[in-house]
Amino acid sequence: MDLSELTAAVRADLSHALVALDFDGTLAPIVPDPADSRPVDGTVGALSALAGRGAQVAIITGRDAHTVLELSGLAVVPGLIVEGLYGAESWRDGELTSPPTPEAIEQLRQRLPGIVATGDKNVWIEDKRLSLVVHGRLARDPDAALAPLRAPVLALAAELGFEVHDGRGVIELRLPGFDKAGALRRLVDLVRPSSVLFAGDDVGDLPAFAAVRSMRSSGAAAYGVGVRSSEVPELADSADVLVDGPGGVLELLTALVG
Ligand SMILES: O=P(O)(O)OC[C@H]1O[C@H](O[C@H]2O[C@H](CO)[C@@H](O)[C@H](O)[C@H]2O)[C@H](O)[C@@H](O)[C@@H]1O
Repeated sequence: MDLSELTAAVRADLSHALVALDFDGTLAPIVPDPADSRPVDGTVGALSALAGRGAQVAIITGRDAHTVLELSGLAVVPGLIVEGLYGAESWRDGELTSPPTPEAIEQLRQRLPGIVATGDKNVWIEDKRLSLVVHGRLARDPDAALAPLRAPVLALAAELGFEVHDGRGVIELRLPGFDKAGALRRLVDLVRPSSVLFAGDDVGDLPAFAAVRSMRSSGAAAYGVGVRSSEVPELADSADVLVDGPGGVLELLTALVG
């Protein structure tokens, strides 16, 4: 399948399409400080136009929903749904549905800095309220800076009941039992779309690409768009088409509106 075939397939019944998109690396370029993430210019307009044509637009992100809305300005997109923290929370029509705060998060907040402090000073912790992320992108070699932390992080996470997942220059300590496949499937159950387009760039998006493949093998019109990156080469085998950067995603979104 190439990009024009995929575009035509979704455009064929755009008013019943589900367009579900990752945020960092997909709508917003990867930057050293997550607080600086912004979608490329034109993204809010393109997604609003898609929603105006009847498509259901959704963001499925590892960020918490409020942070992604603040950074992106996407709350103005009509009918937008945000699945935050890998689907642990959901935002719609200004209402956030969120799981209870895990009791162990306070212990994690107290003990994780002790592990991180033993390594590179450029490694730091992002607090996402219900989960924490160890960031290595500011280090000269992010993978090398994170490598010695992996075993103690895994041990602490196992003790406190969190899951550990790698990401682009990060180690995530997540609430257990959530991933982007589950989030995408819940959206499909809710929206009952005639076609599904999912776009992502990171290791955490791979379960959603697998869900897309599984939906298609069951006969659904489901398509995966990967954002090419040397950091996640396995994306090439998971997505139906690859595009270059958030700019490439925006071109696709613009082409969908026509
Ligand atoms: O599912 P996403 O919307 O892609 O969120 C996944 C993680 O994204 C953020 O980290 C990534 O983007 C940062 C800003 O560009 C970058 O500095 C970092 O190296 C990337 O891994 C975010 O900070 C995490 O909390 C998200 O889980």
